[in-house]
Amino acid sequence: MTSSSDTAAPESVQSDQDAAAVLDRELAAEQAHVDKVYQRLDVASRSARLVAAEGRSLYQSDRSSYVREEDGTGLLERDIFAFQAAKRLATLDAEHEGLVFGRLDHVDAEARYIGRIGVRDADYEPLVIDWRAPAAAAFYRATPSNPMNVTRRRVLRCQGAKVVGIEDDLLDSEHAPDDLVVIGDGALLAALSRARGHNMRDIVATIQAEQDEAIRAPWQGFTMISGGPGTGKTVVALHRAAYLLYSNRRRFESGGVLVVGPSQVFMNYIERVLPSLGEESVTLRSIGTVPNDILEVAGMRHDPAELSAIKGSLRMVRVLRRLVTEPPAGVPNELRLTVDGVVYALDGPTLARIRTDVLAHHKLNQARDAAETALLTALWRRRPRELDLDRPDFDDAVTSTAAFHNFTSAWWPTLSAPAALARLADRALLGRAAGSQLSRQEQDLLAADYARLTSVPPARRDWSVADSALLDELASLLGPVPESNSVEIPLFLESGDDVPEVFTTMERLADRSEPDPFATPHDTYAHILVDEAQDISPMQWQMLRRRGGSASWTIVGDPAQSSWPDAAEYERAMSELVRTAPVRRFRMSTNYRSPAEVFDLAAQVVVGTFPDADLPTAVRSVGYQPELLVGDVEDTVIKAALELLEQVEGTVGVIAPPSRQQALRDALADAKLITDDAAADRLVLVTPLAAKGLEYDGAIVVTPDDIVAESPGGVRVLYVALTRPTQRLVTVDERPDAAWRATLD
Ligand SMILES: Nc1ncnc2c1ncn2[C@@H]1O[C@H](COP(=O)(O)OP(=O)(O)OP(=O)(O)O)[C@@H](O)[C@H]1O
Repeated sequence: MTSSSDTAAPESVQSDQDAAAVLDRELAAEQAHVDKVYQRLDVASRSARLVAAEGRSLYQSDRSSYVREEDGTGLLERDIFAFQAAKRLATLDAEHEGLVFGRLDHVDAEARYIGRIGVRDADYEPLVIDWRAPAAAAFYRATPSNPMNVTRRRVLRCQGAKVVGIEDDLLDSEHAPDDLVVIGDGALLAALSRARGHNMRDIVATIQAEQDEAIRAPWQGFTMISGGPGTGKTVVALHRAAYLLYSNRRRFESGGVLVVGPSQVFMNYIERVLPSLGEESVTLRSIGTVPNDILEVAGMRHDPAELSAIKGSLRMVRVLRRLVTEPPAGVPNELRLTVDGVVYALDGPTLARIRTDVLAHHKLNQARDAAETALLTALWRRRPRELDLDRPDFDDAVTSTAAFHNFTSAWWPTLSAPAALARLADRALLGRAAGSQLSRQEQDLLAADYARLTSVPPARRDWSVADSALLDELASLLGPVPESNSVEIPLFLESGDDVPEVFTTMERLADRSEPDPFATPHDTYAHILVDEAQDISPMQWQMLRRRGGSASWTIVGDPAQSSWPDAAEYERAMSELVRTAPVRRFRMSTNYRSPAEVFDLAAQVVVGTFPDADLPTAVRSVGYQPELLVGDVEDTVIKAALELLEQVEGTVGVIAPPSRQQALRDALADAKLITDDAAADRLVLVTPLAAKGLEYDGAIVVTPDDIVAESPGGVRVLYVALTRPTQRLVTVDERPDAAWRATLD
């Protein structure tokens, strides 16, 4: 769709009074159609309930109180269509704007309505076409130069079931009937100028042509969506998820679609978009919580730059592989037991060899049986010639001794991923696991970090976002902890002397759960959609890859907004992931978020350091420039915040470097600008990393030089901060000669 400035002029110009009357008439006509749609849905859902009540038991799904598809089989085929629509309507939140949002008038005078879901009347004629259907494509793609048989595109603004506004684009004046009415200044600009709240909105009524192409791209292989800040990459990706479910429901609903974003705050921000499009079956995860399908820990906190770089590097794979082969601290280094009066012993080097052999073929948590068998074989080789037992009887005799049982429990304990990672607090052990992979300084940093982390009990350990990818790697190396065998690193009880039998072999085996060696512990998905992909570390890509072995992918990012010092690492990680799969690329070129005045300033900052940054065009001018304030930081921020809250209708974001957070939090709380109920506050205080992907009507960017200095991505992270406002930008410096200002004209 184009903004009204791109469209041909309306045929007739009316007086203000006439225009008001015409608008009323058009609103009434559209209302009549919308009423018809809701009536039809009402009838369909009532008849569906009746059929279900008559014959079948009613299945209440987790998500809605509507009957399941299969319960609708008694309906006539044409009713099923409407019934499905009614069922999907139930997932649409009442808060979301209308079910019907568009209308196309064609050259042959046919009118088609476009909506969030498709609805047919009792004669199977379409009352509303699903926005994702091929027949709706012209709604997004037609332009005055290529009108695609459409004379007028109309966007309906509804509140619930009530039509409250109309915006038209005249696309083909030559073929339009003389009496065709054209109303409004264009839906896109109206949508962009509206105040922002705490949640992202869908853009289904105003998707633009280049966005539509990315949304409807084929599902196979890799779809790469790039573009500068505010170009709609996130919102396009979410609409794409809805499109894939619509166009290939069987594949993607059963296979699963995973959407991954940078932080939990971001996931909360976008979580309403898919339900507003009638889709609820997509899994949303922040990158730190991806391993939640197998681990209970969730990484929320960001490590300092240097640590994230180490933890995110693929060198950690080797370190972790060696770590899991290191015997746990305190394991016995000799097995000694007596069978039939004969003493058997395995020494330290033999035990170490057995451990290495077993781990070469098995995951630690699934190798207890293999380890026992290897021990039995080694003991069997030491039997005296005159022993009068065959192998099964010998094994039974050995495994029935308490010495053997106690030894194997202590020597081969199961190990959870968090317990394994915590072992890196041991500097000497870390040194052995790291070998030449990490420098001494890197080893010191890591060991100190894990020593601090493990100084609190396991349940209170505050794992970082980067740790969660390491934990995931470890979980995959170790295998799932068998449930009935989950005691970790027990104290060593005894080594050597035989004691009276306390366990029989049968009792022991009965106590052992058998993990399925072929089961994949991770959830897997048919499609994985990754947002802010420029920030995904190589270790995190490994973690995602495990969940998408045979998935297709949509990858969304902008290298100019990277948090990493080395943007090339993103490209390398990408080519490693993609390998030979088909790739299609889409570039979004228009910045819908930032006013032109704000983006002009942000662009000067980024190109000063990164001349190749992909700069979009900002479409909207607000008529006022960003304010660059100088003064005492807290006082100036409070003053600016009070003013902004007056000036804008929606949210205000204070984006400050980590070192300024505490002082600002206290000052803003004293001024009652932030409270304990953050969801109710219009103002939020965030770090630049936490602001990734979010937007505010007004933004105050605090001490930009500190933002650059404190972030591994430097100027690129400042660029992220400067491109968050939809209306007004204010910056606050302590001194007028702040270094970042030197890059401005
Ligand atoms: N076609 C559209 N119609 C209306 N609003 C749009 C459209 N495209 C994008 N927007 C709005 O522009 C803003 C920016 O979109 P989005 O957050 O998806 O951009 P982004 O490219 O992911 O940005 P960033 O890279 O900075 O995170 C959002 O408010 C979004 O709703």
